[in-house]
Amino acid sequence: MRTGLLPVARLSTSYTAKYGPPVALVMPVFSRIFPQKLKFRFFEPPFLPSYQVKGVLINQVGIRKFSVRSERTRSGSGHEVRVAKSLIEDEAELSDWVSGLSSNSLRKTQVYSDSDVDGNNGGDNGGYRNRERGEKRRRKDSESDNGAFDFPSGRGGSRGLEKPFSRGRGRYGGRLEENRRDYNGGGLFAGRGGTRNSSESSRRKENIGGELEGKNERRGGLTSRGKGWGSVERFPGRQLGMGNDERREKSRGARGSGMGYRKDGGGGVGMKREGKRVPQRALVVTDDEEEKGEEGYRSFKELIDSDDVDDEDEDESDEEDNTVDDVFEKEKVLSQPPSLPGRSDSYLSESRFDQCSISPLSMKGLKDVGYEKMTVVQEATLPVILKGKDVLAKAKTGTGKTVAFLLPAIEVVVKSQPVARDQKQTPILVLVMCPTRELASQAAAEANTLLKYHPSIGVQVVIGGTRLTLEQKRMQANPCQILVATPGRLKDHIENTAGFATRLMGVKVLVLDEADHLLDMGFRRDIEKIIAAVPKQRQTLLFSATVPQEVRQICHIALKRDHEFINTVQEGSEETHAQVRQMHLVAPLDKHFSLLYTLLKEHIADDVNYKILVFCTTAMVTRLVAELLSELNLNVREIHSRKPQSYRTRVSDEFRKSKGLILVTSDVSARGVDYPDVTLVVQIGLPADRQQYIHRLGRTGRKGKEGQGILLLAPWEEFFLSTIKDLPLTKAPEPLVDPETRKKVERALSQGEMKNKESAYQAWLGYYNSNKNVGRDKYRLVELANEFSRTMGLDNPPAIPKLVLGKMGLKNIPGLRSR
Ligand SMILES: Nc1ncnc2c1ncn2[C@@H]1O[C@H](COP(=O)(O)OP(=O)(O)OP(=O)(O)O)[C@@H](O)[C@H]1O
Repeated sequence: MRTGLLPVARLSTSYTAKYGPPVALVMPVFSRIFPQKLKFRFFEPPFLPSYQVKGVLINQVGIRKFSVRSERTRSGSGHEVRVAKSLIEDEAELSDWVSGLSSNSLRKTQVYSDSDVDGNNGGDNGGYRNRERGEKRRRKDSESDNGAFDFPSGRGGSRGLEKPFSRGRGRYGGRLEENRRDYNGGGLFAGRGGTRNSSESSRRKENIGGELEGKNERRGGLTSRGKGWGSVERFPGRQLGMGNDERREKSRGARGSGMGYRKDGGGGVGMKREGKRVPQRALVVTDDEEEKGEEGYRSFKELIDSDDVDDEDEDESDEEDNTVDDVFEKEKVLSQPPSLPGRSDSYLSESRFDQCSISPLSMKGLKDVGYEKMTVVQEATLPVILKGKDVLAKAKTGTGKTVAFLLPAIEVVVKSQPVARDQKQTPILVLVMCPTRELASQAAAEANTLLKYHPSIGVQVVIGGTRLTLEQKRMQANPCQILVATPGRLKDHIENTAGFATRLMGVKVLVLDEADHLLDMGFRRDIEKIIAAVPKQRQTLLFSATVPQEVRQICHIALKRDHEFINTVQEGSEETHAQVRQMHLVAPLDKHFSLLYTLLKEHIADDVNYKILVFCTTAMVTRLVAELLSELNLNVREIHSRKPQSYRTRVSDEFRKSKGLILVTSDVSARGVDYPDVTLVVQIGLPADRQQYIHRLGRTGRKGKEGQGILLLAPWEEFFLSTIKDLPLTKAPEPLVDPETRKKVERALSQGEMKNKESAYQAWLGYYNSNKNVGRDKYRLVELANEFSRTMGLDNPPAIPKLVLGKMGLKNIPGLRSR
């Protein structure tokens, strides 16, 4: 029996009584409070998603879409006026920038046509690079979590050291809760093993970090509380045997970070595919020397100078957002599908790719990688995107968003007229923007996989951490119609690569992966400029697992007015996966290292196939923790922005393929990275915000698999829990740490390098200083920092450069030592 349900269209009397008038009646309220016109429309989905209940297949259609129109002339609330003003300013800046492009390009033509400039190590970029260094620093930080002092990246937002972190319901704000019972309890993870497949794919994204980049954070708590407008249920289907291992291996086999992919020959390094060596489209271009230069100690001033943010605007907008949320809340009318925890196929829909109008060669590629059924987000978005609509899509982590935007984008290229073979004339038809290098490389690898039978379509990646000139040469040598890029590097190419701006004028599809992050303050200006450099007549696709209200408000800078918002996160359900067990553990700071060690040991003992990610607040703290765990003889790797890109790529590849390994990481791994079969995600210390918590946690439980997450906080960090209180976290029993273990950890700490401890201390101070809750009371902040210093085994806190202290607003605060 198949039953089609159209919950949206069938507003019952009881619904009306409970939630108020239906959409049409709510709309006037809506448009008054929301700075964009919102238009709902019900539509008939091309497929009826279905799930089974006791053998009965039930179809459900629950996708509601609405359009958002930007309203240029707004008046009324102060907020609306402010938004309008900011747009005008941005547009003025944009047009200045665009008009400067042609002359820049001309200038570059002369510079870059000469291959000799390669050796200049960045100097070849001429004055521009130097002039723009500050800005690029900021950007790079966002992309790569760089910095000597790790500041919270927030989700990219940067600038503004004092920017609050989580604005949330600081129910516990600042409360110091001391003296939890010592190491009682036990066995946090006992018995939760579960088998995990070794297959899976890849792809990634990152986050951002920004050590010392004070980013404006994400104001997490106020937004997206799991209320979608429209939703698509999850419809468990049969498990697909995908044989992904091999595919992953090949698609990620390119160790390279700086990859460019080329279908039609070219490329020096081969990629393994289906057991055979196939011509690789990617030419790996990494430049350790350049990386080393970049990873060098950056002055605090340089970082701060490049991080000026307009924070004020953001505070106000949240209030309005909440109001809007309340209204929308009344619109959700989906019935709950049965929850089937542990079902590894629950992310798949019952619809198959061949039900869409996909080209035969793309279908062949899909078949090769074992994709037959669409995931829920693919099912919901593909038909709409194939029709040419702009789409803002929200879907949980690890549910196939990359293919959801790549596949229809490839179809656009397939349908486009063949272009001249001359590379310089080859227009870029699809531009995919990713916030991090890893993510860009992962997306390109996925595209490469899908393009297996489209030899005339090329993909390239342009990312930071590689020489611009090498990328230029590669692009010259290998035509590509699909370009995957990080914002900073793309902007470099627009301004410094001859003919590049012209090629961008061919863009038909623009994708912002991790859209909320890219539209956040840390990236927004670059993104606006990039948007100005591609044609207005284009299709734009925004994807993310989190779409906070502020993103909805500003998404019109990228999307057409009649775009569709497709939210596959079921109304009323969490934004995280039910099959991922989430816990929090609040314990005094001086116990954290011992607790971490004990937790890891327990998990390792429990699951021989363990694969653990440990997220730390900053790059330097990441280094410290990795050093400690390594000293304790755990099998550990580290990854953060202070490592060269080539190293990051190597470690990332290793972790992807491994089992029995712990990866200690900063937020460079927080978003999008598709490591298969991660068994546990540990987050130590405050996540930058709610979104970051969700994305980090999303590294486990991908593709319907089980996973575990634990958030380890100090008592004074407990306020963060209020920003995620709608998520199903439970209090973890504090594991028993015996005195021997404690001593062992202390001994290992004492072996740690002093300079690492100094850097970690400084980074720690910078990170928490930029948190509104913790950094507000500077005296208390310093007390806590010194507590952290003691946990590293230091009797005296390390001295900090006066300049840095000044920039942090910490001059003359008792307890600090300066130099
Ligand atoms: N139709 C499909 N069938 C089976 N596997 C798929 C399908 N589509 C994508 N996948 C795989 O699912 C995994 C997760 O996909 P992807 O990384 O795109 O998730 P995501 O939603 O973008 O996650 P995140 O929000 O963390 O970025 C990948 O290994 C991908 O290859």
